[in-house]
Amino acid sequence: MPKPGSKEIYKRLVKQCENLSIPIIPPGSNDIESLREALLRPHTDVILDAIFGFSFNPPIRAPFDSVLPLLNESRLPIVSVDIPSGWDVEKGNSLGVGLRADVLISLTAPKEGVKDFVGRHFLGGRFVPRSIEKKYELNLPPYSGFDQIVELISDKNNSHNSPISQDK
Ligand SMILES: NC(=O)C1=CN([C@@H]2O[C@H](COP(=O)(O)OP(=O)(O)OC[C@H]3O[C@@H](n4cnc5c(N)ncnc54)[C@H](O)[C@@H]3O)[C@@H](O)[C@H]2O)[C@@H](O)CC1
Repeated sequence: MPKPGSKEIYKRLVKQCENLSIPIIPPGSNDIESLREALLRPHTDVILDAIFGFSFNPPIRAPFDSVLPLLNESRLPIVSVDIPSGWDVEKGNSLGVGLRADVLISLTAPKEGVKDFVGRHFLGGRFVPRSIEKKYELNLPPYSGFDQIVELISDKNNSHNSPISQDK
């Protein structure tokens, strides 16, 4: 938590983390060594990235401009939620400053900017009404049984992997 969120929900989430003994980076630890030590703890298996999402606009401001390279430098697998942090929601990682995600979990529909994402790609958010899906031509894939997540096939010609742009 190099920069604490201002919303009430963050206070409650911090409380939950404390109750569950989940370590938190204290706000203000913004020098590189403190960040490195806090972010890349020994025995870390995977990085779950939900720093920025569809509302992100480049450039990346401090302190996150130091955080993303540290995560990229680690050899740990990165799982990103909705869009890898630092990617432009429409232009993708054209500036090359975004996270190198190994796995992407798109929410509701893949965003325009992840068209060139290479890696395992899942979709979650099985609640889009048919009328909305049709209106915006989302071409969402069928979910199996009661599943809340579906893996998208990376074949770019596959209609299931249809992206959605920010204005939709
Ligand atoms: N909360 C949700 O349910 C969802 C959030 N999503 C996205 O996920 C991200 C995080 O969600 P939160 O609810 O935590 O959003 P918040 O707006 O609470 O937190 C985003 C944080 O990023 C910082 N930030 C934004 N642009 C920046 C930039 N260019 N450089 C440096 N810092 C920047 C803001 O100052 C803020 O501290 C947002 O981009 C949001 O749009 C979506 O992708 C998916 C659904």
